[in-house]
Amino acid sequence: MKLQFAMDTLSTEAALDLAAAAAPHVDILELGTPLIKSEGLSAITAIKKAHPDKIVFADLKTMDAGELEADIAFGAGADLVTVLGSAGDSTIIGAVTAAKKHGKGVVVDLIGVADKPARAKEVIALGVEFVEMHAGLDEQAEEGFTFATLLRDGEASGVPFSVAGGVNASSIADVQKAGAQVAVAGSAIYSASDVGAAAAELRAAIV
Ligand SMILES: O=C([C@H](O)CO)[C@H](O)[C@H](O)COP(=O)(O)O
Repeated sequence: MKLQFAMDTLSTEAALDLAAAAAPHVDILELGTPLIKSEGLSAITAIKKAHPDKIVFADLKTMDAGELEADIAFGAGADLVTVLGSAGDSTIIGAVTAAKKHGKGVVVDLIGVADKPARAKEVIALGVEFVEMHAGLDEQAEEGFTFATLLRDGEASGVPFSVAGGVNASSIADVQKAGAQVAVAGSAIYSASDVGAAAAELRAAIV
């Protein structure tokens, strides 16, 4: 299972610092949606330039203009981009078209999708690399949120998936047991006093 570090910070400078500390322990460096909205595509270029050996993941959360948005992010240096699972199939197909042109990939983020396993099967058939079983920061704060649902949905989907939404050192082993290809951790790493040590702890929990 790969480890993805979601950098939900607002400046390229802060992201470069976080990435430098965590990079030795992670496989995928994710530019969070707030970072891309704050800094634009130049943040993607800066992270790829600093870490050409890492998979750079641009969390665009595209909802429309799939081909155009994916094309400009791949052009800026992204290896993977996200499109929302609630977007229309034509948007997802557009992003996959851009990915093929650049030799890169698309991940479908199932945030807010009610029946995640069913939509996961549909979008994998459209040519995306994997789906993200995702509970966003707002959903995690809602009363009654349970992380276990994401793992159940991943297992039920029968397709390649990642898990995002509060992954930490205590839960990452369960993510692996559920069969995820990728565990995504944001605040468990970037909120730690020692970012490198937090990333190393997550890496050590993966067997
Ligand atoms: O994708 C995310 C969210 O929508 C804000 O951009 C987070 O990066 C994702 O949820 C992982 O972060 P944590 O939940 O803090 O691990």
